[in-house]
Amino acid sequence: MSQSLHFFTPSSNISLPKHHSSLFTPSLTTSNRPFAVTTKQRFFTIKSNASSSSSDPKVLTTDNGTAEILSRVSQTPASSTDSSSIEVDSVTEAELKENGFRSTRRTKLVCTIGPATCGFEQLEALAVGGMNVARINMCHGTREWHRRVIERVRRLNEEKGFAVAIMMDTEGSEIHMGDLSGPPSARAEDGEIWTFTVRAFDSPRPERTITVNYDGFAEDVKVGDELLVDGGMVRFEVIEKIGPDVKCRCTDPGLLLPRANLTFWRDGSLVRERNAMLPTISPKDWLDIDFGITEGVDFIAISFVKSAEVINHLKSYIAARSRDSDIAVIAKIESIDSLKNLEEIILASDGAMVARGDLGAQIPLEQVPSAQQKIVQLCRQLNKPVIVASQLLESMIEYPTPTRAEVADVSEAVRQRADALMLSGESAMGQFPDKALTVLRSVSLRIEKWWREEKRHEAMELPDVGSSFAESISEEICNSAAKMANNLEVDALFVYTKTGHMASLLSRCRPDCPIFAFTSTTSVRRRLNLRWGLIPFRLSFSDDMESNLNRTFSLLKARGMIKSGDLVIAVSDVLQSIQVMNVP
Ligand SMILES: Nc1ncnc2c1ncn2[C@@H]1O[C@H](COP(=O)(O)OP(=O)(O)O)[C@@H](O)[C@H]1O
Ligand SMILES: C=C(OP(=O)(O)O)C(=O)O
Ligand SMILES: [K+]
Ligand SMILES: [Mg+2]
Repeated sequence: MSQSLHFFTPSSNISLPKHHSSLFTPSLTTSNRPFAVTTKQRFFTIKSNASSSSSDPKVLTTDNGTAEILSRVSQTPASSTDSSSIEVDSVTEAELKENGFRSTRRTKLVCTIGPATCGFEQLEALAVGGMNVARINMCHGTREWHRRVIERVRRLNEEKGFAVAIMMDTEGSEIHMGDLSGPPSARAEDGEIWTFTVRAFDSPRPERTITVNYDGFAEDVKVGDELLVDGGMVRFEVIEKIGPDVKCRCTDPGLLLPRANLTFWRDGSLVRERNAMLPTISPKDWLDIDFGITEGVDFIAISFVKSAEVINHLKSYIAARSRDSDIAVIAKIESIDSLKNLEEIILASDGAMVARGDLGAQIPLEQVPSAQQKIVQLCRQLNKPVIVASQLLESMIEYPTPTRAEVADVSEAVRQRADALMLSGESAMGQFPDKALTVLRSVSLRIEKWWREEKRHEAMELPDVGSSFAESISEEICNSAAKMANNLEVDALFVYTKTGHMASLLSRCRPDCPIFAFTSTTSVRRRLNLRWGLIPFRLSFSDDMESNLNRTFSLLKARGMIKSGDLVIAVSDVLQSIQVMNVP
């Protein structure tokens, strides 16, 4: 049984919604022969027998010496991928099979990769643990190191059937300390005198000397200024300036970590002066961005965004250089200026990050929670994905169990329906990266379930974000479909989407059921990884929704991911339609 609503665009013949009770016929079309799994174990691609001639398995040897059979699909770019196959990441598939639709996690997880997690097996453990996006922070590590991490993530995806996206995060022009020559960290004690200097050292530097990356530093600070390391984890008072050297007395002791951020305060206010004149994207950042474009990363996160202008500039730069111009630009909200120009920045970007680490160094800490809530809400209204980042599970850098307060913080971000949560030091250099990821995963699942059980749908006003009539129709379709899905308690929403836009509109509604997003390109699929509640599949589909649905049902049933009788609502940006049906 199926019922469908169609909305025809563009301008001509806007007709009232029609009911087609027979659009969907449960019988399989001739193209849907019985299916055979042509790949082994972890790589989950299914093809119909009809096309088996083009899918001779290829044997590859992996790191640990086990032979895995990969279909040619995994070796070829999306455009030439066999049209009769469907791809979904192996973790989601296992989760769906084991626990059904309701149990899938809606909140996405981003892990910063660092020395603790850069090996192939460590990356695999994170992928198995639910990492949706791997972040590399260009503040740290060498070009070669970044390249190797990207290569390993790509290899994991190909060989093991994951769909982990890659986010590159720029260093930005902020002032920070240099590397500590030798030790991984240094402790500053109360009353000690330390020298902050813009001099470069060839030979070992004198004791208690810290290099600073910003040439204007010694000129800009004044005697009496307060110097905050990492937003106040350690504090100093400037007592004397001698040429390039700034002598400071430690007033709040603590651990100095390499490349820690520095801010200075005068009479209780953040000094921004020349620092504020530095470009958001530094010359080094542009080189990193070129590297990211060449490597085909999925997201570029821009540190210390001040206005929409820089985002627009970067987006046209990417569009001119990248083949499909499909790298999403994420604005990091971590400065006073970014809060001032919040709406224009979010509108210009493809997503935002609540970068609480630096944000908490620029505004009073007690203002961070309300800023977070505001950013998360605004992103949802404007249909941009949002990541809540920094110190979610900070104590797990050292300890295997989080504090109760950290669990409450994670819960709050999940309750706010942020698209994604991010681990920084916990996964980059902590002692328990997998455990930290497990905490994010289990807290997300529990809070999401609790929220659904309590039926606490907060009625968020979702403004029209489209600029054309056709886009408004898509929005209305998605809003209605999501509402119907909640009211009818359907098992899943299906969306067929070329650019991912229609899928994002469904995600924006934060419906009770999971959203299966079918898209024909691998890069769109990877980018949808950051969106709340979306399960992205790669599938070639046609303009004929009836055959798309038939084929999807067959493919998913053959994999045990849906079963006869499941109630599904399907929408598509091909036909601008809503269909309600039971899986035949
Ligand atoms: N590529 C890397 N190489 C070495 N250490 C790293 C790397 N990435 C992250 N780290 C470590 O993890 C910590 C937390 O990461 P992150 O929050 O991304 O950076 P930051 O502390 O500079 O804002 C860093 O301070 C650094 O010690
Ligand atoms: C995520 C952040 O940025 P970074 O780790 O690059 O400083 C932050 O400041 O919270
Ligand atoms: K950064
Ligand atoms: Mg930051």
